[in-house]
Amino acid sequence: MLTEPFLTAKPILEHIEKHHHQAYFVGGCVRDFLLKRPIGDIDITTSATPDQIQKIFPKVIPVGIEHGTVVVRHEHQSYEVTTFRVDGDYIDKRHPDSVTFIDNIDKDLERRDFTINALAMNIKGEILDLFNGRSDLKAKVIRTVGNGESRFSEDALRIIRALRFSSQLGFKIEDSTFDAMIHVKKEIESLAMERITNEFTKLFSGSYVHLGIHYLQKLEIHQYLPVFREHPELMYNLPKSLQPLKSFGEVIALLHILKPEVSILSWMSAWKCSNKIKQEAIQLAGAYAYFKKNGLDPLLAYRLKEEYYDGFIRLLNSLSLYTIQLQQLINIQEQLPIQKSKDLSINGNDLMALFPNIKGGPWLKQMLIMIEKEVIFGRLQNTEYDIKEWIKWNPPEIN
Ligand SMILES: Nc1ccn([C@@H]2O[C@H](COP(=O)(O)OP(=O)(O)OP(=O)(O)O)[C@@H](O)[C@H]2O)c(=O)n1
Ligand SMILES: [Mg+2]
Repeated sequence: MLTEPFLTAKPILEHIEKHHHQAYFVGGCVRDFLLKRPIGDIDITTSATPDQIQKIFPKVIPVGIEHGTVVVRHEHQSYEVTTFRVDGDYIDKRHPDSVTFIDNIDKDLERRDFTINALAMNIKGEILDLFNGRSDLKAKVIRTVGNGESRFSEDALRIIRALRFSSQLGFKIEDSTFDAMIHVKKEIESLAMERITNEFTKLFSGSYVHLGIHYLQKLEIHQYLPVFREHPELMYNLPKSLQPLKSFGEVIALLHILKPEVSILSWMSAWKCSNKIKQEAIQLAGAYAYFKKNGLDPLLAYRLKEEYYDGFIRLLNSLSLYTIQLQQLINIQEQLPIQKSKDLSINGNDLMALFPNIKGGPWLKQMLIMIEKEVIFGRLQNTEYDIKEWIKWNPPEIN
């Protein structure tokens, strides 16, 4: 019997079958379903070619049509539908050189990375398990489908995927699989950095991050990764109290705190991170520096964006220096007299009007920051009158 979210996706399989093609749920969604873990994306594998899928569904996005993948939109959700295929040589180790579509699912499952990911489920909820994926799920083992060296040579990212699955699932990596990872690890160098960053994000966020890190250290791949290449100790001296870090911004903030010589910007460019990750890392590292000097105070709660509160706590706990609770931060934040600088009862124009003889300049901003700070600490009431009085005694230092 199917349950959600497979039920919502079921009509897609039905529709494909109605047109006399085979279709299955496949990969991570089946694995996670059997593990009773939250299910992420639902992937579908089919004997229908991308052309045929495009003909039978009204809304299809040809995202990776050359690899046989299209996205079918259904009930406002996206489903990756990939044609059964075997891969040719991965010439540049990033993209399969050639892809051959086939109409037999067995060979499609055989090309996949790990036994636990080579599981398929049909419309009736029956599991197709050709490589003992279920027994490996039970034994909590990550094992390649067939020859490890071949699987990892086809796509070296799978080496890092093995680490991240061990971190997410708490599974050990089977010995000959790990040996194969060691043999092929040099190929990591030729991978697109974005793909590595993506897997590392998941590696650091897994519930069993210590297991993932244990394998990462044992594998010794620092020389194939930017920044770690120059600073291997960063990889081998990660704090014992490391917690699962839910975003890569937290990871970079941590690494930067551990090794301030490497700037956040260097991490960002070497690891090809988005601007969002950059902003987050900068905020978190800034908040940490402030916290170390001043402790938990209203200005910290004010300056740190609320969306980063959780990450900040995880970062502090990972550094094991302090244990503060999220609630403490929230309590302070709720008591703040203002939430943002726009809430101040005075603005730059008001200041200019108070000092008509002084030209605009950096003093305006400095003054506003000082006023803001006084208000945040409750030393100054946020009323126009009080602020103007305060200014009289603290005029801008301009000669
Ligand atoms: N380098 C890769 C990437 C993916 N796959 C196959 O494609 C499936 C889907 O890939 P992906 O969504 O990247 O991984 P999931 O296993 O689904 O994990 P997640 O839960 O993170 O999506 C995998 O299960 C696996 O069967 C593979 O064989 N080799
Ligand atoms: Mg997936």
